[in-house]
Amino acid sequence: MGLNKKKVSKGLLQSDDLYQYILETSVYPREPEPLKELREATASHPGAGMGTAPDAGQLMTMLLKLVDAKKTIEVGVFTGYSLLLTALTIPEDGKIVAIDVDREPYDQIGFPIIKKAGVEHKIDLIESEALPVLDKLLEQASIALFFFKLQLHENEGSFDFAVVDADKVNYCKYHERLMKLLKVGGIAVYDNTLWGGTVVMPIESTPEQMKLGRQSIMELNKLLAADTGDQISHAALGDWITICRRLY
Ligand SMILES: C[S@@+](CC[C@H](N)C(=O)[O-])C[C@H]1O[C@@H](n2cnc3c(N)ncnc32)[C@H](O)[C@@H]1O
Ligand SMILES: O=c1cc(-c2ccc(O)cc2)oc2c(O)c(O)ccc12
Repeated sequence: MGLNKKKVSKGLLQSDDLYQYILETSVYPREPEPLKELREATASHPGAGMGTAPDAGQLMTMLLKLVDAKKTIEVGVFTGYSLLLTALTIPEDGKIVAIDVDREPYDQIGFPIIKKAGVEHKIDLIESEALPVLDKLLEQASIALFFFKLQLHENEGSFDFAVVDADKVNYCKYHERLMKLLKVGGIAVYDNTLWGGTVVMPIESTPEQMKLGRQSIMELNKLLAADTGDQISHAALGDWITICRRLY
């Protein structure tokens, strides 16, 4: 089949059966109960397809453990699958800055399950466009003490982990901010980095609603490949993720 005749699909594996096999054999049996409940509750939401894929979630959990994450950022919450897995993984005194322009799916579906799991105290959910929040986090805090000004860089280089799963058009801008907010050795995970396979489709056969995202994700992939300040790896999970580790 020629590239221009391929249909857009979320799972980019050889077959849906193979994907189902991975989920049923290795992912669902090990999924914590609150995450399973959240995934099942999300299934009836009209935007269910946007939820983080559980196989990608399994890798995120491992990465969080590997970097011993305590302070994290979540860009794009929806009902909160990746948020909850983060909250379940980081320590009791860990903190997550979670940002979404629309907190309704979180309030209605995610929050009751997150509260029942006893991890809501780790989450600071901010209903906003993500970019101004990231910029605010990066702003220098300063305290004036008589004639002296004490400069504090509270957030720069202080986060261990970030998940980016929101508006694709801003991914490059999120990357620029996150590489300052993350510690050296910190990890950012970008979701949808092949954008349903559209990155290799001719523009004419890309569905209209995916065109802007396609262009932005292609720019992100170029930016990540050229950035010597980080190490990257693509992982064929969900709609494809790219793991990015700050090197210096
Ligand atoms: C793919 S969903 C996130 C899925 C989520 N990570 C999960 O685990 O289910 C994308 C979310 O990004 C949010 N969003 C879109 N544009 C945004 C922006 N500019 N700033 C913050 N959030 C945004 C949407 O409201 C939506 O909830
Ligand atoms: O179908 C989608 C759509 C989005 C999406 C579109 C526009 C925005 O401003 C934010 C998100 O994100 C998705 C996603 O992250 C995914 O894994 C699957 C499908 C979609």
